[in-house]
Amino acid sequence: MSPLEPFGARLRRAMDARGPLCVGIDPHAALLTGWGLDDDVAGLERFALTVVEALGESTAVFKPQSAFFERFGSRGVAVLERAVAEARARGALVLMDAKRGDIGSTMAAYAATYLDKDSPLFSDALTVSPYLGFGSLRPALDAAEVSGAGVFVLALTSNPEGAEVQRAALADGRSVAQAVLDHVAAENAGASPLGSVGAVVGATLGEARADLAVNGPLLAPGVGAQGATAADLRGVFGAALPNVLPSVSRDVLRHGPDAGALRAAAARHVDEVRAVLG
Ligand SMILES: O=C(O)c1cc(=O)[nH]c(=O)n1[C@@H]1O[C@H](COP(=O)(O)O)[C@@H](O)[C@H]1O
Repeated sequence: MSPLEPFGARLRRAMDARGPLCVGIDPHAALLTGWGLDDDVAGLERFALTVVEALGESTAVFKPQSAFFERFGSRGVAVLERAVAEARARGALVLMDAKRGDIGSTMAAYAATYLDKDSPLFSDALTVSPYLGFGSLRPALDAAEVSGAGVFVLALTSNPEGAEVQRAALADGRSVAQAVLDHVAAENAGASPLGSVGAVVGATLGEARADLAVNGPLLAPGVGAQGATAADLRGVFGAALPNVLPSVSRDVLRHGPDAGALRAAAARHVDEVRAVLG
């Protein structure tokens, strides 16, 4: 299959056309129950497809959280495959949130799973963890480039426990997270309009205390259920704001199953982010 246009270009266009928002598809048991669904594979399928059908033509990016599908075993993964295909068929980009990271030779198998265009779980982008060393991600970075896909590298995560590792100082004085961000920037050098290697930086951080000029997208989870608001984005991202893709899961999903209510919730988030971008 022929490669896609580079992910960074596709993402920039999607954010311009549909608004800077990633909607997470996180089928928590409590959300299934709240929607009047059973916490089983049929409920999972109804939930995921309802989100995709309601928002697939208006949302730039969906981020299915793989664990919520994997918990139902192979039938859950089959639902995930279907949700990915339905989302992509509606013109949305799919960022698979699987946070993969392993030694390079195993990373190649993860790359074959998510970033090879012939794989049933092929996604436009994948979240990866660099904490086995940034170089261990090379097979994913290479596979993404071949396919026209993207990779989002965890840098400064939204959870308070992340700082213990990510703020640790290296011998050269940089934080571990800054070293990750510098690697991301090197991958994106010269790319236009936007590199295809993103970084994950939580919207909950207050301030980033890091150089975020990575010439790639900055996924910002933490808006909504984790307490951050669109108004917090300026303080965290500053001059990097135009490259920020805020990600919201529960604070959109809790408005379902009504399609209109889901659309209104997502549109509210887009409006709030656009107001911050000015
Ligand atoms: O990579 C992620 O998506 C991610 C990184 C991070 O630092 N924090 C974070 O919350 N996430 C994910 O973003 C989603 C947040 O969900 P809500 O808090 O419901 O919006 C979950 O799927 C998390 O796994």
